[in-house]
Amino acid sequence: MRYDFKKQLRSFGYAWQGIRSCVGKEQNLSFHLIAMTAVTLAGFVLGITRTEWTVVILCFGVVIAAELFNTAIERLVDLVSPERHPIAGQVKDIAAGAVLVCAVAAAIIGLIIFIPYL
Ligand SMILES: Nc1ncnc2c1ncn2[C@@H]1O[C@H](COP(=O)(O)OP(=O)(O)OP(=O)(O)O)[C@@H](O)[C@H]1O
Repeated sequence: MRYDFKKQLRSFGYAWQGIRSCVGKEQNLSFHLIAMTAVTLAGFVLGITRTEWTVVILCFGVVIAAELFNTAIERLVDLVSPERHPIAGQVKDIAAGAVLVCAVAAAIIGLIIFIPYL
């Protein structure tokens, strides 16, 4: 198969559209973005190391990706099961649980990195 650069660019465009369709509409995503802005500012003010930035950025990526997966699952559930169903509810709750696990882990890592500076 030949590598199609234009198709690749289009795929990035669709991915970007997917992200934009969530920003400002998902309350949890907005919360994470605000928290990340605060952590980034704190990182600059406190002068965390390059290795610490690497870990912080990895945490940002994991939490945002988890939130996007969760939103995609929520929307898919709403599409296939607009009526209430216990399994539909469980699917949403499990996906939300996965985000919570990532967010709590990121928060603990943040405390481990930032507390020594304070
Ligand atoms: N189709 C469904 N069947 C059963 N339970 C559901 C369903 N959709 C949502 N739930 C339950 O409600 C919780 C909140 O879901 P969600 O955030 O999608 O809001 P909602 O109840 O669908 O209402 P809204 O979309 O108006 O906020 C889910 O975590 C789940 O426990």
